[in-house]
Amino acid sequence: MAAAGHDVQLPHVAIFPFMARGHTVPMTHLACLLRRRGLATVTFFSTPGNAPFVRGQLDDDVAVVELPFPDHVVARGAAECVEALDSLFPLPAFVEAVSALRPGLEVSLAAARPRVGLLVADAFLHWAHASAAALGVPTVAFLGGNMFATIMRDVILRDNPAAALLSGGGGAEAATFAVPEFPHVHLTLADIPVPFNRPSPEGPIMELNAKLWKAIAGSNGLIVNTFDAMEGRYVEHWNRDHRAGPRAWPIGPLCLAHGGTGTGTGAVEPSWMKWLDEKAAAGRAVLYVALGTAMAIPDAQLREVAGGLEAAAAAGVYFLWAVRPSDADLGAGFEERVEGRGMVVREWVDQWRILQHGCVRGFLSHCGWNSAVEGVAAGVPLAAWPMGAEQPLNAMLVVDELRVGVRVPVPTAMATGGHGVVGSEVIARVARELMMMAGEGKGGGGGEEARNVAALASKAREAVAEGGSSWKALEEMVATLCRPVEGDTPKPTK
Ligand SMILES: O=c1ccn([C@@H]2O[C@H](COP(=O)(O)OP(=O)(O)O[C@H]3O[C@H](CO)[C@@H](O)[C@H](O)[C@H]3O)[C@@H](O)[C@H]2O)c(=O)[nH]1
Repeated sequence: MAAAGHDVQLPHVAIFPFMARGHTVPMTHLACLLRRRGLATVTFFSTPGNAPFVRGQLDDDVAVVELPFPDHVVARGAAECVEALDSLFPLPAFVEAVSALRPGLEVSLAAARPRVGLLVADAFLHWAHASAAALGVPTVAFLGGNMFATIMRDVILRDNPAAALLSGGGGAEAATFAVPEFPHVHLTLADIPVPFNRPSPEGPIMELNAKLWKAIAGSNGLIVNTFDAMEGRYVEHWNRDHRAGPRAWPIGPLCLAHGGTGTGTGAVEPSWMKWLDEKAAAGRAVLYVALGTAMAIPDAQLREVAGGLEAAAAAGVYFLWAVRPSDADLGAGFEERVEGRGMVVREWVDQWRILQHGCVRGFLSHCGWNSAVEGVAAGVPLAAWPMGAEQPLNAMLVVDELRVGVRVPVPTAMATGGHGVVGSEVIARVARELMMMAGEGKGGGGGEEARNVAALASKAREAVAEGGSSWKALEEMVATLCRPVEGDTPKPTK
């Protein structure tokens, strides 16, 4: 492996994302940021199957090294990214299957010239941290989530609020548990990710969780895609009082690495961009709808979303919906009926670019952490509709603490992992209320959440600008953790 052939005096940072879009996208932003700021030479690892996507996200001066799966794994037809799985239940097995890349990573790291001074590896690739450590390469872990949810996860493991809540008998679903260190935070069973919301959580997800945290604890740092004005108190708490992992480095929002221009802007404008331009020219405000890349949403729920958006459109709301999966059945004639008011896109879009479009004023989101950060960084208030994982905690941060969004009311049984759907009338109401609250522009007009998100977006830009908190954190992280290039003697390898 040879890094892009210039800047040999710079430290060499290698980046290895987990094969899920929500993990890969921010890592590609980090790679571009390190290059654009001249902080490092960067090599980005990818499987061949994910490489075209990765190359489309990266600047040309980031070297991409492909690590193919060994033949026996290919023969088993292994998926190459989380989005290819039917649901998140096989996630632990997928994570283990990906460890077949380990020998390839080790060969590549050992042969790298200049030597790799720092490996930024996703915590899901827990074995990559051990491989790098064995080669004397420091590592920094990337988890994809925020500091708030990370701390809450620790509190939940330590204090087992589920046991306390369920021992109370009736009404446990709605009862709250105050977090000792942060008394303003009240958790309910619905806020606690499955299976942590069970009194004795166990099974493959818990085993995976233990492996991830062992890797993080053994690494030299933890990158968090956040910034001081958003989560400063939680980062401070982690770095001062927590012993569950190494120092956290808040270096976000990483989407701002592209300086507000978006990624992958090709010569031909995509249809959704033209549509947004038309709406802007007509003075319309648009609601952007995207409910995540990793979780399968049942067709019945997607049809309720369609019904809700259709009703909202009839009441004057314009919307752009990036639908997953691409072949989702939204009900006969839906797209024709909303034509002109609503656009449905079934391909990969440049979400960051969409959110920055002047006419996009509201975001109905599952509150995956990247989406939440991107919404904030673009100054777009959110309607938070968590679907699983740590998303309920993200929604708490966005709605209750930062007050930059409103909540989609979800039946408690559904929020705690049970069945049920959010009805179209609820979606229509939230969509209308969000767009009314969003007001006329991104400049800070409209309701409280719209004003708050405009103010926070401006602090996000300050954080990544020269001398800002995230700007300094990234520089300090590289200087502190990265082995310098000079005097670099490679260790002998087998
Ligand atoms: O058509 C699309 C769809 C998505 N994106 C981008 O893909 C990323 C998606 O990330 P995120 O919003 O976090 O959603 P998920 O991929 O669904 O999130 C998974 O990963 C997150 C980060 O770990 C967790 O917070 C979530 O709970 C988990 O489901 C974002 O950068 C989006 O901008 C696009 O650019 N175009």
